[in-house]
Amino acid sequence: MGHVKFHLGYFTKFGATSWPGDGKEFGSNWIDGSYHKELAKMLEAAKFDFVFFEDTLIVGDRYGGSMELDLKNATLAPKLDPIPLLPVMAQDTSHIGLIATASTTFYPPYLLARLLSTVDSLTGGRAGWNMVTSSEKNAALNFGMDKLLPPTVRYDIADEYVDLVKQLWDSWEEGALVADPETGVYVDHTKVHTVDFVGEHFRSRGPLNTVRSPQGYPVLAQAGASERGREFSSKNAEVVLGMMTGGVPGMKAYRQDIRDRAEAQGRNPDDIKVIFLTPVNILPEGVEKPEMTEAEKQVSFEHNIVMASSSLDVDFSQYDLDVPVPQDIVAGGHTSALDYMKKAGREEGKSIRDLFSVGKGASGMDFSGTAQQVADKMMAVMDEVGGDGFLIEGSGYNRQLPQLVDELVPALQQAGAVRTEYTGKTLREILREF
Ligand SMILES: Cc1cc2nc3c(=O)[nH]c(=O)nc-3n(C[C@H](O)[C@H](O)[C@H](O)COP(=O)(O)O)c2cc1C
Repeated sequence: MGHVKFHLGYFTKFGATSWPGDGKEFGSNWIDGSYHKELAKMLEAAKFDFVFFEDTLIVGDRYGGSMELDLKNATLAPKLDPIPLLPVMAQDTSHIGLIATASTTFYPPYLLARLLSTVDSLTGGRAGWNMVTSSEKNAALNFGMDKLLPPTVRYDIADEYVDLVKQLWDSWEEGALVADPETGVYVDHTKVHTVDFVGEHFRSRGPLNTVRSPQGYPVLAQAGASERGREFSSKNAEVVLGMMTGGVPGMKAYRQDIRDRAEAQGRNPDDIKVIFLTPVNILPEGVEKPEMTEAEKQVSFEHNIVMASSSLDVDFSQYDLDVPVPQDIVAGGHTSALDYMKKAGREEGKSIRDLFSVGKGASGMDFSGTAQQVADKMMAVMDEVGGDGFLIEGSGYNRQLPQLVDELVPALQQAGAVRTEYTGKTLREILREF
């Protein structure tokens, strides 16, 4: 039986992805971009659709009011801006897509539209933008705000923001750049227009002062599972990231919901790819997944509690970490994640430490085993869900790269589940191949 054909992305950050380590491993040399240049070549050779960079704008100190755990483990910081890295990664590659995160809450829309148009030109039409509204209070403080606005308001603003940046990208029609030596005209001024945008939150006259980029717009990506987040992504996004915590039924329902909402907005649901974030753990034949050591559990605990304290806006140091999750914790940030934690405390007696001592990027689905076993599991899940692919958790998993590109991907290719070549040239074309 044939398998559903699906897309592969690689999830990472412009940060220290091989820490903790000995400082000499692949990935240690990241600050000058050399690691990511190599990474792009490796992933392109394996025919990945895209590399995806998450990003945040803070040094985390929400846990106990100290930056120590964040900086010690290189969890949220240090992180360099991924947008200038994309053209660097494009230099020695020709097809792999390059998606970076930027926040609608902090970037002025005109500047971001111009920057992403520039990057789309520099990468030959391979750029993508992960549209986030940001969830950390510290980020607000960095931009002179006392706090973030409520999530639904941030999404309302983001909707208007996306409307504006699209108009700015369209302010240059296709074919405006003529460079005609006969007439002496470089740009046909009748094909460049002001946008005269007047919204509730933004105003911009336009046009952009760039040229129209190869894709016109970068590919738009988004993750956000709340009701308002889904409305936003089904209206605007072409790549929607999902979590696998609900297992196959949850994944299937999430994808169908996004597709239904997109259709209701007059879009072709096949133009949206729902891609699920997952770690993989590829082991030699006959080797069981090793139990985490106490030291590994401690690293995971420190990593996860720094991440969660910032994104949920809770100082977990105020609570007893070793009793069932207290039911009176109040979050400034994502409430659904906190509800999940409280439920695990109530129903399973889990403590905060239990919940945070699991591996980085644990997803609820166990993709571990030999490359062939992992490939079989991934294909079985996709066959059931119906598409559209996996975003393989790369940060902290550099040690898995050789097995990933030399064993797992070939096993998927052999079964006809993932691409063996690129037909399209731009990222949008590549995503729409199937
Ligand atoms: C796979 C994935 C990647 C994400 N990457 C980022 C990121 O790089 N930066 C960021 O600020 N938020 C990121 N987020 C958070 C989302 O943008 C969003 O704020 C969050 O999922 C909560 O959305 P919701 O309230 O609609 O559920 C990511 C979420 C997921 C699931």
